[in-house]
Amino acid sequence: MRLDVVTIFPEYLEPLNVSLVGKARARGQLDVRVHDLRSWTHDRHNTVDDTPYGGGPGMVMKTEPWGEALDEILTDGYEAGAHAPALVVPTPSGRPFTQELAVHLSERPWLVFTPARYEGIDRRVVDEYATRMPVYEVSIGDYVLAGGEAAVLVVTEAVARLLPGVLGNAESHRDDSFAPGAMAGLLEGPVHTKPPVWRGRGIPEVLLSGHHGKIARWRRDEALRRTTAHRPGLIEGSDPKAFDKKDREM
Ligand SMILES: Nc1ncccc1[N+](=O)[O-]
Repeated sequence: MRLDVVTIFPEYLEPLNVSLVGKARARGQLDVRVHDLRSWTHDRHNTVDDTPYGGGPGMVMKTEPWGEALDEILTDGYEAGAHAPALVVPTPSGRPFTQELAVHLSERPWLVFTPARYEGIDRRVVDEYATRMPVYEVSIGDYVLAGGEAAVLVVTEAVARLLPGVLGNAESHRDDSFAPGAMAGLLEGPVHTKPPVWRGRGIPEVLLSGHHGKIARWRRDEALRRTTAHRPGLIEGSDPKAFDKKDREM
């Protein structure tokens, strides 16, 4: 998988050189390219933003630098058909980023991230590229960050760990919270490891029973209990709409 990130803070993406993503890059499983948007500005101040039409606070990122950057990145020969790119636009006004969407994105050969600073990117940039490829406008949460770079780190990690061979034990993401399948839509229950007693606290008996059926049932009950306590909406189905493959254009 290839990931391109266009940003005015390339150094913010340094964490993509370490840990899980860093190792996947070193192994050649991920081809991550971080680009400085200001490379596509031509004025003395490397201007990337301007005041919003219609007035209002803050600044809006301008179309031209994004257009030049994306045109250059998307036509560098990698797009040999088999590598259809998709745009991932982190924004608080996007569709909630969920595990289903992470799974869907992990199946794509090429993601181009456009994290924005300020009040966001001129709408015409998304409109322009939505005519050529799937555009996923995603939100990592109902709060406002200073820019989308932290969201790129979040989405990249959630996607990279699903790539074959990236996680040591392929099974380990089967039981993740939200993982499709038996635990779909449920939060993970509590976990324990040695020592068997710690500050007078022991381990739930069932976990020491060796009875796999009982253990699986206990784990599911605990997941249901935790989900009911923390995210009742997931049980009633009123929580973020699960990503549906047909919703390509978002
Ligand atoms: N929440 C956000 N705030 C700013 C930029 C992007 C964001 N997001 O969720 O992707």
